[in-house]
Amino acid sequence: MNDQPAPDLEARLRQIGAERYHDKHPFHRLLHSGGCTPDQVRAWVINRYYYQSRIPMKDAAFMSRVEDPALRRAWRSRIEDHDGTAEQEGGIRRWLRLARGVGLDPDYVASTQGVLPATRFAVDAYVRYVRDQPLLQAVAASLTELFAPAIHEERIAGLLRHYDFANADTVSYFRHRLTEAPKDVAFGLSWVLEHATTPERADMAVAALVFKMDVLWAQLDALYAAYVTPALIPPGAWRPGEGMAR
Ligand SMILES: O=C(O)c1cc(C(=O)O)c2c(n1)C(=O)C(=O)c1cc(C(=O)O)[nH]c1-2
Repeated sequence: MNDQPAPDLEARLRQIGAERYHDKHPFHRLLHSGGCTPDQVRAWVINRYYYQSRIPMKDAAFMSRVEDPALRRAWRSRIEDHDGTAEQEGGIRRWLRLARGVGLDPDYVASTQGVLPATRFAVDAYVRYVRDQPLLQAVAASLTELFAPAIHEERIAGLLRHYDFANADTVSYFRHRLTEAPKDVAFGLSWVLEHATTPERADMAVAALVFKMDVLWAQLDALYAAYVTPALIPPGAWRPGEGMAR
């Protein structure tokens, strides 16, 4: 191939994170600084579970389109990280331990009943995007994870400092992501830089990352509107008191 990667693409991708990553969202600021009520934390755990639960489905959708065995091999640990293996618990189980820790019934959370409609729309849009768009965009959309270790560090510290439910067990999901995400994103970033070989393809990668930033931001807008600004909980979505552990 004679085309060269756009030299400034990595800097452009990082700039998008600096401007748009969801660490800047008011809901996360509230959560990490101890400002959430127990019910607001529960609403976050319920809605974020929906994102969690769809990540391995989107990775399976991605892999179903990949013809290169080497790329599939590099990608498949993402599914195991969430679903676990015969020997090892995965992220979904860890998230449900967090659910139990905040007083929710894990079966209720896993049912995804009570998830906000806008959470579903945003997350489902991500799964569809990865299923339908060119592979370059599908990989570039995962690069929000470039910025995830910093937010996971901030969250672990903030939760442990401010909330009684937080302990090594309930924050273990995030501790595992500190090692899982950097390995995934190092691969994803180098793949995107290698394959964004024209200015047009670089623009496609940038657009994919912006799309994914919007997917993350929209989920928090939905949470904020329903559970922080009071009384905007849509019909059928979780209401405080429902789905609690016995
Ligand atoms: O807590 C977070 O802020 C956060 C953000 C992201 C992200 O940036 O997309 C992911 C995760 N966590 C995460 O835990 C995770 O497994 C994950 C997978 C992906 C992806 O797009 O494939 N993003 C993220």
